[in-house]
Amino acid sequence: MLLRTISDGTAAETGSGFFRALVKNLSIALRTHGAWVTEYLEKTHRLRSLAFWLGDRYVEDYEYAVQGTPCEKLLRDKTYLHIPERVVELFPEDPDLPVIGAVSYIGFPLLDPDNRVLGNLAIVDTRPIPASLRSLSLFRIFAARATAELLRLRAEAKARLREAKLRGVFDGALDAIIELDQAFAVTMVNSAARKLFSNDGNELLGTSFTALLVPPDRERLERIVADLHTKPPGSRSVWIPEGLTALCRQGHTLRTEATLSLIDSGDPPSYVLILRDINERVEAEQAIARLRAETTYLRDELHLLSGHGDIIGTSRPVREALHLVSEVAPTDSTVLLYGETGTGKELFARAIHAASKRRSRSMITVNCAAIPEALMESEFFGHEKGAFTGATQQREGRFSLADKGTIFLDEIGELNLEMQAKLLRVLQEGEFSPVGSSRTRTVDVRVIAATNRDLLDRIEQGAFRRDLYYRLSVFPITIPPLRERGTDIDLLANSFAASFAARMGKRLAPLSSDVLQRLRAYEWPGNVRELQNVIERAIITAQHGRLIIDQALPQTTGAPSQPDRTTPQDDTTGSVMTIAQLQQLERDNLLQALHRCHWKIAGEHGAARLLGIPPSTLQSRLKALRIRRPH
Ligand SMILES: Nc1ncnc2c1ncn2[C@@H]1O[C@H](COP(=O)(O)OP(=O)(O)OP(=O)(O)O)[C@@H](O)[C@H]1O
Repeated sequence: MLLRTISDGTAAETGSGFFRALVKNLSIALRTHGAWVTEYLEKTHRLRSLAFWLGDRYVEDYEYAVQGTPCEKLLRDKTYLHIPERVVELFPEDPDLPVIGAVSYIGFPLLDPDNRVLGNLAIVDTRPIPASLRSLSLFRIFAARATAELLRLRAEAKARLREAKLRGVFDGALDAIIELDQAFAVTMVNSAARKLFSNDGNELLGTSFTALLVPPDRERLERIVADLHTKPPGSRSVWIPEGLTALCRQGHTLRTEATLSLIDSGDPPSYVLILRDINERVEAEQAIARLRAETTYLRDELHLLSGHGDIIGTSRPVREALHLVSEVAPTDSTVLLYGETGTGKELFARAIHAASKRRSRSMITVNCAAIPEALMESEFFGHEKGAFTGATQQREGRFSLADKGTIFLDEIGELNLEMQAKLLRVLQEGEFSPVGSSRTRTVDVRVIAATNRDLLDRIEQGAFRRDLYYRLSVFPITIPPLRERGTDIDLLANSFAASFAARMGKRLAPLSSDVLQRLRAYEWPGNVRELQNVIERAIITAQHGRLIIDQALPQTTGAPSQPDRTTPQDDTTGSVMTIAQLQQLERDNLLQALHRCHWKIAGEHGAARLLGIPPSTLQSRLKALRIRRPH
């Protein structure tokens, strides 16, 4: 009956509830004055009560030194202790026994499986307790039960501590750690994962992780998981070096390096995915590559730019064109510049870029007529390493270089139909794929195109796409030819003369009205560039600060005249060639080099190498001499 009373009284309890019920029921059932269960604190050699029943109530927070008490003997002997009477006399150093009015004592040590003391279970009474087998066996039973509960509590505390430590490591990790169930639903995330997905975590829990990936990576992950299951237990972990691209809020994508592990010790098994954000690293690498390519490009362009000052001209057609420039520049609209060769289309394109909000970024020029067809796509869109023979390095294309800036597509009318289709895609969707890559790249580029051809004519001939034409001619501006600019010729000629003279260190009188008259009378098929060349030649041959304009002006209004090769060059008399003859000689020489190199300009077998000049210099000479590849 006693056993049942105590058992029933404690059955429903665990932890401190159990200990309280135990001491109370034990004390009541055995009709003793008090009962307590304690935990031994080894460091301080004290006992702390887990529950203490005395008289008719609990004593809270009771702790006492072991020394001098009956419990000391109990702990030392590791066996039960029965003091039937006169306990105060036997343990005079125990301060509490007289206070309680104790006469007798029974205690049982609580021992763990290794026989180490965990605490004790004891009763005291104000009357003698005779030896009774019955209460001893009862005691033994409940001491064992108290021991089990104490051990359970300690294991629980240890597990809690370990979990807290793991949580600390889990949440303190810089990498995002995500636990997934068998169906790949998220079951747990650490704070780095919440940060990575800019999510408070609750929304992530239960969602399918594959839905958080870009579609190509979903299938890839499935293959990786299938592969993981074929690995032997103990090495079911894979590093995914090419990473996974996750979809975040607001449609942002996030590139990560990933490690996936299969945890098959649990039932059911689960996965742990560790992700490291490499967006910043990839972006920095791309920025470095872009800046490096931009630097090389700008270095090549530098000398071409040196001649570009402000647009000179006050004539009505120039003012009208400049007015249109000021209107369109601040917008992001595509501009199509029409104008004969050498009218200053590139200069106008630069003026538009310089007055636009993109001016802090580069304007990248592509001369569609000067790039060999085979290299055109790579030049426009870049290529991956190994995309074709000779592609030993990954290379950024002009469109990537122009990202957030402007691209100037000069001589757009010369673009072949295949490239026209690719260009159309960039204009329509803002994206392209580098040669040899399946990934699309997105760019934000403002396009300015220029042509000296009648594009509608080209459309009729089937050489130009109508849809591309309409995409390009959003805002057309016609640059007037020099012959329509009236007195602009005087302004331009004087400005060019002054700058050439300064560059050559010559002193020069202002251009005479006679010279200006002659210049105005000329037809200028090559427009401003030709005027520039004429003035440059005239400055070279200037005598006593005066220009000899007749010698500098081409003899006919077409292509420069053929030099008279029959005239013998008499070295001894020191006879000289005319500038026109010299120019023709240069033309012939360049053409010969180009033929020999199959019109390849740059590179090992290019004409520039053959001529011993940089490719950019050759390009500008070809432009100046109006040499084009025959169709
Ligand atoms: N209004 C101008 N004021 C000053 N210089 C000018 C002007 N127009 C053209 N130039 C100069 O004439 C030269 C030719 O100009 P640019 O290269 O811009 O012409 P283009 O129309 O693009 O030629 P192409 O059709 O051959 O590509 C450049 O050196 C440029 O600086």
